Amino acid sequence: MSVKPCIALIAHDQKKDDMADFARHHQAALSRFRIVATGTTGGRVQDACPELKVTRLKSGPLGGDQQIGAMIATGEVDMLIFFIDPLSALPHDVDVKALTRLATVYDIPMALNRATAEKLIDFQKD
Ligand SMILES: O=C(CO)COP(=O)(O)O
Repeated sequence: MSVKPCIALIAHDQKKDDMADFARHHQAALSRFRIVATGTTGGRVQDACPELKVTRLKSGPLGGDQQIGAMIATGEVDMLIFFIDPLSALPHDVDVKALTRLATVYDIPMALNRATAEKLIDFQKD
């Protein structure tokens, strides 16, 4: 049995509706991945798409971003979709920066907004 590639899904609070909508629209493409997500985002994706299996890690401010960063460093994440909110101050901003830094270091495809995510997920459709 072939192992599915892994996609990490994260959205800041102001972007969670957008992430739930994105997941609903791209359920078929997402089903080809093993899905991991930060805690609250994962709950929203799971509610939006009950047929998908979503592994929920800790909430972002409690270490979820760092958990996903560690998974990137160990080669367990193949793609990152992270709807960031550039208009709100976050207590865990350093964790967000560390995560996007690691995704860059390990050169994994990373979308930080929906427009880019739509392009990335389109590649998964054929
Ligand atoms: O804060 C986050 C990413 O920085 C997201 O965490 P939640 O999905 O738990 O809200």
